Amino acid sequence: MANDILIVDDEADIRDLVAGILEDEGFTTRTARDSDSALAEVSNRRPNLVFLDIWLQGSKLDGLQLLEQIKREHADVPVVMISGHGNIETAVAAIKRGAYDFIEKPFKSDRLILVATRALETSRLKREVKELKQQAPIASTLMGHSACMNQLRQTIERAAKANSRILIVGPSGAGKELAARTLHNASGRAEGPFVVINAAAITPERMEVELFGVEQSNGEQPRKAGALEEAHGGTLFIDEIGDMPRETQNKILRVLVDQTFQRAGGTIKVNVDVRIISSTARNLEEEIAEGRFREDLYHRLSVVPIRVPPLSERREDIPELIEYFMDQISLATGLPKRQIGADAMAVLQSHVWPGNVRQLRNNVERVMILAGGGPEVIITADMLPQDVGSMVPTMPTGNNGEHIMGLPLREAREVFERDYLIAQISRFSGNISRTAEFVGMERSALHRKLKALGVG
Ligand SMILES: Nc1ncnc2c1ncn2[C@@H]1O[C@H](COP(=O)(O)OP(=O)(O)OP(=O)(O)O)[C@@H](O)[C@H]1O
Repeated sequence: MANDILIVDDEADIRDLVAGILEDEGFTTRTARDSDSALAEVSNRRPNLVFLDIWLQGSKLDGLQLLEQIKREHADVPVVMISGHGNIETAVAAIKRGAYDFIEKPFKSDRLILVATRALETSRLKREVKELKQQAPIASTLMGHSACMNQLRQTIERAAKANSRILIVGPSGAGKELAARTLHNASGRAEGPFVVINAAAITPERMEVELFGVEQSNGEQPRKAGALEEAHGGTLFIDEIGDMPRETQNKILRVLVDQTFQRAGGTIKVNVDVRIISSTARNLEEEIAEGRFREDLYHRLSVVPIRVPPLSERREDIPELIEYFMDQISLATGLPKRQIGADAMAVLQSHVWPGNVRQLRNNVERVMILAGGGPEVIITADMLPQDVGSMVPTMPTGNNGEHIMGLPLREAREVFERDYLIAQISRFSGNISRTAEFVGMERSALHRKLKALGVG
């Protein structure tokens, strides 16, 4: 994505010269001759970098005043001052007020390009650090090598290159946001921002302000840049899009049609280049049928639909995920890693995990905190949190809800065998050969047993 540079100078020659040099280097440029037109350009779309003449003659605000105004609204946009010979002191004053650097007229093109490249790089790094801090608790690698995860990774890889809008569906905690980040990182926008907005966590009243920002009463500057503006050149991830109020759905549809929008209370059109990835745990077709979600918006958002399967459809990923979370948690907290015994692993792989990967991670953390000792400790099934163990049929009930202890031995054994084998088969994703190997039976004997028990 080409970086967008605004050049503000009252001298047309300088504007053209700077723009020409930078465009030859592949940057996109815009120019302004005075403070009014510069502020109009900034509010049309936030630039990545501003070159600003210190004098700016014949303008309402001089360079320093304009610098302050830009910094007030967009503290993170780097500004490089263009100073004439002999006003170095003013240039230094500008740096104290937040300018990134200055170049002195007459300048060589090499110096101009170097300053621009460095300013943009610094600003990119600052943004990355900010994003990393925000995502600190979120893992950045999509783990798991089950067939469905391999396929998901392949779909992400292909969809990433295609710049099209993506709708990610899947249950809560399954990894939809992580999939979206992976997609962004694999796309041509990886250098740009990844901005997250959660439609379920924001009140309908705040939604528009968060998405579109707010304009000042003079209509020139955003009082607050919205998520769409912040995501310019990158990706906007709208989590839980199914919870977006109808009113905002209408407005976001307009953004998707012409990539422009108006800030709350605003009059001017803001132009952005943003890829939208949205996600939902809801069934949007049902929401549409109930009249809660716009069908046309659904089709626009879901150019490429991606499904993140629940953890219960990829139980074979569980050992790898556990190992990964142990490493991560150990690194973050200093807690020692532990070994997971075969019985505990069987329980963990058989559990239903309604909260999916997030719940698994929380449980791994809980076990690491509660288990005493060091890395030599082996976690057994009875050391697992109660709610994990209790959903596994270690003490099963009969089909009609009767406890196993209320049955004669032969029936109790049958109930136990059936529940035990169903749990093992589900743990190995229905693979009979692997189940047979684990439970210590011949494949054909297992088949016969299952038939006899009425499991099929
Ligand atoms: N395949 C995976 N590999 C490693 N970590 C994962 C994986 N999937 C999910 N996680 C981790 O699980 C947690 C939940 O994932 P994420 O927030 O992406 O889920 P989500 O589907 O967006 O959830 P919600 O719908 O509740 O917003 C995060 O900490 C994430 O890093």
